[in-house]
Amino acid sequence: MATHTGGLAVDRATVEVRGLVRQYGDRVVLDGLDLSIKPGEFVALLGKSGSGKSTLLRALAGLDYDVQGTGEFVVPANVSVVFQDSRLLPWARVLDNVVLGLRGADERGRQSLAEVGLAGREKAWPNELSGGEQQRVALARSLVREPELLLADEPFGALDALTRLKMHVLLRKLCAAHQPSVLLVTHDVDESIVLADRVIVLDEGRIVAEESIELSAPRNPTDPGFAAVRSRLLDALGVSL
Ligand SMILES: Nc1ncnc2c1ncn2[C@@H]1O[C@H](COP(=O)(O)OP(=O)(O)OP(=O)(O)O)[C@@H](O)[C@H]1O
Repeated sequence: MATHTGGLAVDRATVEVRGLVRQYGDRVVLDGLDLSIKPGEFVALLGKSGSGKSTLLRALAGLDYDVQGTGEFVVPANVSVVFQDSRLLPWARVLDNVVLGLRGADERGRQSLAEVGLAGREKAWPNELSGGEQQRVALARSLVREPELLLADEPFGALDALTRLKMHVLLRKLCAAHQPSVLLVTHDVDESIVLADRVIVLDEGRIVAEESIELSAPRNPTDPGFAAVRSRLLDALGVSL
């Protein structure tokens, strides 16, 4: 039932999914899920372990042919995915990783590397880069394709706290420049509030809470407004402090 469509009109949602179902045997992992993402909107997805976040992301990425449903399934053709590990090819230099499969795109690849702060590292091998730098390359590889939809599955989950904060600043900058729609899976509630326009909480394959984040930038975790949103999201996640 997956209908991947390209060239969506501006007033249409980038993602429009209704009644999405995914089962593994008897286990219902996505339970008639509805989700819309507007053009340029940044949505963060929280949920406890096993709630179906990665399953949803894989479905939207077109990596799962066994999703079912009776409703609508509209996802753009031009989707990029970033995972927790950079998944760079170890035998290809950094620039070649970025432009892999794109003919004549070296100049664009260099620009993307400069955008993520890696100008001059084009000829490095992936194993010569730190974890944070490798994730920067993964972001450059996604953005050089100018995706309509960027799907990110805990992209900063393996990074140290300081590098993660720097990556937040970078991702905000890249999103402002390229304006993809984004779905970011994260376990980090503060990360979701810092980055997203809207945070949704998944539980047992359904969206059980949603927060539009109206806080002005830069978003500061010590602000009372930030703390109030955090507290509501933690409630929705079943965490009481
Ligand atoms: N290939 C599979 N076969 C059987 N069950 C699976 C398979 N993939 C996922 N599941 C089950 O589906 C449920 C949802 O998995 P999913 O990876 O989407 O959760 P998640 O919310 O991303 O979890 P986490 O935060 O731990 O990464 C889990 O209970 C998992 O065991």
